[in-house]
Amino acid sequence: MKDRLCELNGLGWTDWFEQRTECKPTETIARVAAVDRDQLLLVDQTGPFRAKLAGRYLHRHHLSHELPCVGDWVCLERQPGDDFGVVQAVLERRTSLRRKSAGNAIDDQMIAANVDSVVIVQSCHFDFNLKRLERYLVMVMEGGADPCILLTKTDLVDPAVLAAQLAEIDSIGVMAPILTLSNVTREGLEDLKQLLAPGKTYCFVGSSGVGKSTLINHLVDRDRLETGTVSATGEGRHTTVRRELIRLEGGALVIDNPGMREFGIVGADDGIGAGYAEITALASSCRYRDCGHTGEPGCAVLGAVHSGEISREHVENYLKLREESDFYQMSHAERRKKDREFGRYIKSAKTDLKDR
Ligand SMILES: Nc1nc2c(ncn2[C@@H]2O[C@H](COP(=O)(O)OP(=O)(O)OP(=O)(O)O)[C@@H](O)[C@H]2O)c(=O)[nH]1
Ligand SMILES: [Zn+2]
Repeated sequence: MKDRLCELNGLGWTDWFEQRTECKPTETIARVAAVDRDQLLLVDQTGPFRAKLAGRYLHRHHLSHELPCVGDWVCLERQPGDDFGVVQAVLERRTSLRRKSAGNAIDDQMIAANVDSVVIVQSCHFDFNLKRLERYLVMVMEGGADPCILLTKTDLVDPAVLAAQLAEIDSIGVMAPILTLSNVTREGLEDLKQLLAPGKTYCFVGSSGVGKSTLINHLVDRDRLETGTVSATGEGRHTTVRRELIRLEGGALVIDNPGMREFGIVGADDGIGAGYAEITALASSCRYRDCGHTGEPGCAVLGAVHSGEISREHVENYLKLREESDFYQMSHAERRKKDREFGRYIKSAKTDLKDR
C-alpha cells in the first residue's frame, strides 16, 4: 500500500490527497493524463491506460466542472489484466484552473486540476499587457495555484523595453516569480528548468503565439512524447490528445495546453487593477481578521494608504476585485442550489409518472 502511494508521488500524489481519499478497497487510484471526449487516458504506477466514466457517476454529476479533467485524481475499478478502467469517483481538487465565462457563469469549465504552479506567459514583443496579466493572476490565485510570470521572445526587444516591462510588473506589487526567456537564443531556458520541481504539476497559459508550444517542445523530447502517447493508447490513429499531462525528464509534470485561448481572457483590456499581493500581506496585520479595509480601526491596509506606502487607487481596485470574486462565489453557490432544485424536480416528475 505504502509502496504504491510512493510511486504515485512521482505523478504528483501528496499527503493532501491521501488524507481526503475515500476509494473503496477494490478501487485503485490514477491520474487523468488526458480527456478525449468520453474517453480518459489515465496514468498510475503501472503506466498509462484508458478508462471510461462509470454510468452511475455520469448520472449523478451533470455540471461540466464535475467531470474529470486533466490533472484530476480518480478512483477506479480495474480487474487485473484489464487494459480498460472504469472511473467511479473524482477526488477532491487541491487547485483548479477554470474558465470563467463572461456574463453568465452557469457553465464554468475546468481547464486543469491539481496544478501546483501556473506559468503565465506573455511575449515581451507585442503581447505584453499588464491588465491582462493581472486578470490571469487573479484567476490563477482564485483556483488556489501559485502563479509564475514568464516573458518570452526577449530576443526581439531592446533590453530597455524588457526592463521597463519588468518594472511595470514590479509596480503592481506582484510577488510571483518573474522569468524571461527566448526560445530562439534559449537564454533563460535553464532558469525555467530549474524552477520546475519534480513531482509538481505545471500548466502554461497565455495568448496564442507567445511561444508556449515552442517552449514545451524545448522542455520535452516531442517525438518521443508522441510515440509514447500512441503506444499508450494502443491505437495509431489516436495521435492528438489535447491537454496532456507530461512528465519531464527532471520529474516535473507539465500540462501541455495548446488550446489556451479558450481560457477566456482574450482582449480583456478592461482588466481589474491589482496591488493585491502587497495588500494581502498587509491585511494579515489588520486588527480584525475579517477586516474589510473600509475604515475599520487598526486596519493596516488603510494605514499604508495614509502613510503613502500604497496608493488608494490600488486598494480600491483590490476591493472591487474582491467584491467580484465574492459575487462569483455566491453565484456559484446559487447555481448549485438551482441544480439541487432541478434534481428534486426531476425526481418528483418521475414519481408523478410512476403514480399514473
Ligand atoms: N523570436 C522568437 N520567436 C518565437 C519565440 N518563441 C516562439 N516564437 C515563434 O512564435 C510563433 C508562435 O509560437 P508558438 O510556440 O506556436 O506559440 P503558442 O503560444 O504555442 O501559440 P498557440 O499554440 O497558438 O497557443 C512561432 O513562429 C515561434 O517560432 C521566441 O522566444 N523568440
Ligand atoms: Zn484592514
